[in-house]
Amino acid sequence: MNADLSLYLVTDPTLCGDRGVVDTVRRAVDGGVRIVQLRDKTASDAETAEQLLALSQAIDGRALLVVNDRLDAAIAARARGARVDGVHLGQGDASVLQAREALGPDALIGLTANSAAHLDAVLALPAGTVDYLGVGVIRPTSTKRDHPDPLGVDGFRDFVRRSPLPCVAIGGVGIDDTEALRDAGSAGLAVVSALCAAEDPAATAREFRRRWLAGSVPRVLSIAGSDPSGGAGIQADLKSIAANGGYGMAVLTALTAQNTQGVRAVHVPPADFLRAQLDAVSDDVVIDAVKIGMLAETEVIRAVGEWLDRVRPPVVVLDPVMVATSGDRLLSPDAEAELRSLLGRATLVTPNLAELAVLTGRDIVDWADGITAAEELSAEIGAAVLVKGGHLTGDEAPDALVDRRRGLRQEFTGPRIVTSSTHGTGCSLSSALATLLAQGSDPEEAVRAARAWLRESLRAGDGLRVGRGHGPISHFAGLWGRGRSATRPEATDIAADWWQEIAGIRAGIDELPFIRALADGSLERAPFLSYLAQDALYLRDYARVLAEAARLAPTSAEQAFWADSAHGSIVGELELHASWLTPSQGVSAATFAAEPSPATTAYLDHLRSVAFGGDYAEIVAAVLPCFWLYTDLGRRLHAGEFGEYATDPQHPYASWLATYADPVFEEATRTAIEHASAAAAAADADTRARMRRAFVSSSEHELAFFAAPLESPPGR
Ligand SMILES: Nc1ncnc2c1ncn2[C@@H]1O[C@H](COP(=O)(O)OP(=O)(O)O)[C@@H](O)[C@H]1O
Ligand SMILES: Cc1ncc(COP(=O)(O)O)c(N)n1
Ligand SMILES: [Mg+2]
Repeated sequence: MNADLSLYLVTDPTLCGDRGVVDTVRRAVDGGVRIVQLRDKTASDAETAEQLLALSQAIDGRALLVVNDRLDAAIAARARGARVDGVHLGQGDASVLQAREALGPDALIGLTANSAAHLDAVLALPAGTVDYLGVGVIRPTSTKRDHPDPLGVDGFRDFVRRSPLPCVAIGGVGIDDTEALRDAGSAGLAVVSALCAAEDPAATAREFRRRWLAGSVPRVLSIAGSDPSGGAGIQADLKSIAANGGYGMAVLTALTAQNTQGVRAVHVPPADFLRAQLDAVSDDVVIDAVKIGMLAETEVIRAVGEWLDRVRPPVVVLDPVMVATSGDRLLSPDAEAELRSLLGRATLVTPNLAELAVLTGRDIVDWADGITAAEELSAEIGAAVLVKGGHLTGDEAPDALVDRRRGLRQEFTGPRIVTSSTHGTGCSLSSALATLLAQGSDPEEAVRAARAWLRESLRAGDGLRVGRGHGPISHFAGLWGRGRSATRPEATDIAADWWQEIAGIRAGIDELPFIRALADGSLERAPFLSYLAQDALYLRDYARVLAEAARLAPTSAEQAFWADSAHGSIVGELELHASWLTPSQGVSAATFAAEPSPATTAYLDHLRSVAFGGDYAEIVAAVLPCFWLYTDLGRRLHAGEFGEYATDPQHPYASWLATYADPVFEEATRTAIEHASAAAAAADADTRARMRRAFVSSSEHELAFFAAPLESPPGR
């Protein structure tokens, strides 16, 4: 079984204190614990079975339940109707083979391991005997007597590298170990004291989860229908998941033949094939969230329900799709009752007003009716409901989030956006919500963020010009507009933004007589050699500025890259002297010993003053044009954009032109752009503005540098 082991609670009756084990577990699961291990070394088998029964009720399918050591108690509790998912065995406990035999292939079986000998023993077992290893102890701990020497995070990382199975870190794990253990490759954190002895286990679990998930890419599965025109169904879901920072997967319930104007036909593949798709994903991938869309028929709903019961993903957002924006039915009427029975398995249900009316059997004539019905539904199914007001006719487009369990009723509203591009809004919103919830957002935060994203995507929908009916929203409009990150609205997309800003300078370079003459071979030798002499002078000091970038670089990859570039720059200078700036090429002593021209001096003064400021981000922005403009020019010279002759081996400066189009240099340019982009994304607004000025200024100096040889007398 492929379980979510990310936050694993191991109970300790003493540490749970007066609150008791059952209540501690209930609250910890409320906070996001994904798996619970009952561990009580002193209780009898009968007492253990009794506790398992109580825990299985408290957990109520929201997390997995295993028992430490007591295979017989697990079997006894199962016989009495408890939901016990497996056992965790120590090296000395009952054989894992025996446990697998007794509990069946779907059970979760864990084994404690911490040495090379243990790993060898695991490797010798038949595949599929053990699901995960509990590896520790990480730090000295009082909850396990006679524990082995602590592994520490480094020892744990080494063990994980050698382990064929997922490893959960256990033993003295505290909240501040979260990031280090996650980054060391752990499949999860097994926590004892930090949760059992916590004043508020729900809050502590939430904090563990928030830190575990921070910066991670959640794996989000859409179970929905296909819309070949790309605006709704799984196509919309995958785009929404990606736009909100998730990894999208899709299991198809039905194929529709639809476009922006309507649904022409629906094909529902056999339910067995649906089951095969679902199992293929869940047997291999840990699923952080599920979004459910079009379900088409009763059989499909049943198959999805059974799968959810087995896999129990931590987040399930159910969009009870019944009718498309175009008015066509997407759920057969006789399946409505079956759909109602699925609602209880959801974390959040997102009906529009018409769907809510069907689900509650109520007449909904206005927004207030909608909220009342949503509260009724939330109470009935024990989950949160987001009722959507997209189909209202007023100036506002409100949604309301209600959760009767928490007494929550929160309205979100904003001016209605005037657009006909509303195809797939519901699909897109629900998958965005699944992704944001899987990242650890609470429901209110998730709705706020998803709505903000949806609104900017709705505004840009018409611009896509897709179809003649209700067009799609533009899922990536925000990303395309802002550049790198949806969550950093001020970040800059250097490749689009800065490059566009110097479009005039680039056109100016293309027009220069020097560049034209260089391309068509008519450039005289004297200005060419004078250009090279200035280039050599330039490269020597440019290398020093690159070295300064290396000195200040925040990561070793960047440090190595800029140091390499500095080295390459000096090699370039030496090569110029060796192959071009020699008496045999007709270079006079005067040219050879050239002083920097005013253009060279100005460019270098600019670079040196930026370097002197000591701001890494600004330095990388300033050195970028020399990479980028040369690479761009070289590529276009090579492609014949300045005339075919520039690509001719007979060209008098052919060997020089070839250096412009060097693929290694092109690759270096790409990396330089990446490093500058990363620096810009991490910078504050003021630094970003300085970066931009430094970049533009260097580009202007490039233009002047190329212009100089034909403006000032050669050899100066
Ligand atoms: N014209 C609009 N302007 C702003 N938000 C809208 C507009 N149309 C729909 N929405 C929003 O799109 C989401 C989907 O709502 P709705 O259209 O009611 O659902 P469905 O697509 O399932 O029918 C909701 O958040 C709703 O507020
Ligand atoms: C395959 C498929 N699934 C769902 C919808 C609902 O679209 P909306 O998000 O507009 O309610 C659709 N039109 N097609
Ligand atoms: Mg809908």
